[in-house]
Amino acid sequence: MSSPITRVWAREVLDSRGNPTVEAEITAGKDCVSAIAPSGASTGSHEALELRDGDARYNGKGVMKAVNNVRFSISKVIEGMDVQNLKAIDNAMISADGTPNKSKFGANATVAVSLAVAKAGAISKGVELHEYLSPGSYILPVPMMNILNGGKHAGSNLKIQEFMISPAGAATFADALRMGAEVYHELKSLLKKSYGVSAINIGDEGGFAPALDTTPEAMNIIMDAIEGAGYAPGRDVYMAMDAAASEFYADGSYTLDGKTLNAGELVDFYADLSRSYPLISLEDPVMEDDFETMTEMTKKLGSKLQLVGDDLFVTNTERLRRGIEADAGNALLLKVNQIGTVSEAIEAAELALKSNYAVMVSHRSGESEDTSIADIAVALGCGQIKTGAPARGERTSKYNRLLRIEEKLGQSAKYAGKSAFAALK
Ligand SMILES: C=C(OP(=O)(O)O)C(=O)O
Ligand SMILES: [Mg+2]
Repeated sequence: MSSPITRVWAREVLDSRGNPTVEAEITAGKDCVSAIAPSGASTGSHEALELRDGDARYNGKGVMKAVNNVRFSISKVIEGMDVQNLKAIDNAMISADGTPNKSKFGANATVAVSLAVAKAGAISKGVELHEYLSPGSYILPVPMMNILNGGKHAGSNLKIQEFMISPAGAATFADALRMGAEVYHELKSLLKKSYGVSAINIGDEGGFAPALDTTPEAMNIIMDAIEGAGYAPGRDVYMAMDAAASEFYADGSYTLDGKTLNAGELVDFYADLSRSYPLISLEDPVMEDDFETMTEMTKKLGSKLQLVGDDLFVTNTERLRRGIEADAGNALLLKVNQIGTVSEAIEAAELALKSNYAVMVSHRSGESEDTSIADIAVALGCGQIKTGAPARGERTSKYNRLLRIEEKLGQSAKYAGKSAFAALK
């Protein structure tokens, strides 16, 4: 039974960094459903545009223009459409925007609306969001938990942005989350013991942000934390990184750990790390436009290391297709707000999966209580999600949502575990 959208509204709310963001609200039938746009800090330059006001409010970070675009422009386009027809609604927004990067409405406007429409469609059908997005078999993803923050998400000299743990050896999602939390607490006490109380200050994604200087220092203490919590690195718990390398790249070279490296030397640096640590996944190892080095690196390391394109692919099928044709990387990071609608993000995921690329669904460093990405990861069955540390509400909201989904699925719940990385040797 069709259920027309009767009202589209939006407001400015705060994200986890205290910056304003867009909350959209969709009314269809008796239900009124909202969703909140996330926001990145180390954004790729090819992402869809996040519209900010540039005036004095919130130091120029206001989003009232995007909010008003939802209230007075997008509403005119989609009111009256069937809330269960997500693709048609997304397409209507895309064509009314008419720009290649959503710069008319703002991707923060379109993504909030698209997520709210998806949720409202599920509610109008009386099903959960993951069931609504996919009728298939549901897989609980391996949580890639960012427990030590560097780069733009912290204030230290550490250039690598995210040091993650991946409890792929767990039997269930609930076990994986508990194991991750145990390692997180062990890391907290080790950091405090080794570097003092300031080392347990936290970064944007809830991981610790100690004043460490080098990558191996961070990796070593995480290894100690995994073992200290009683787990075997490389069997129970693996390591993963997001280098976000565009952030330490300038004029043809990369500056990290007190060294200046060219692209080839940087690849050697990563190869050494992957020999010394149980590293399973590495995101944005090189700057966002260097498809060539990504191809070489995939040839060299891609059989044992998942190489993920975030700023490289920006959840954009055109850039992903270019990567697939060049064998650049072997995994897509999926961020719905990078492209601006749920339908386009799902299209990117489908292209990746059918091309034997893995998919990791991802939060942004600026987040909210919105849990949509947990359901999207389960619906895609891609087996991986990164949504920060196992601490802080805007991150645990997603992990806790996954706990509830797993419990509700009962016997039919499947945890991806090591099969998420089955393509690796
Ligand atoms: C989550 C990330 O950070 P941001 O949201 O700042 O881009 C990332 O780079 O993967
Ligand atoms: Mg990234």
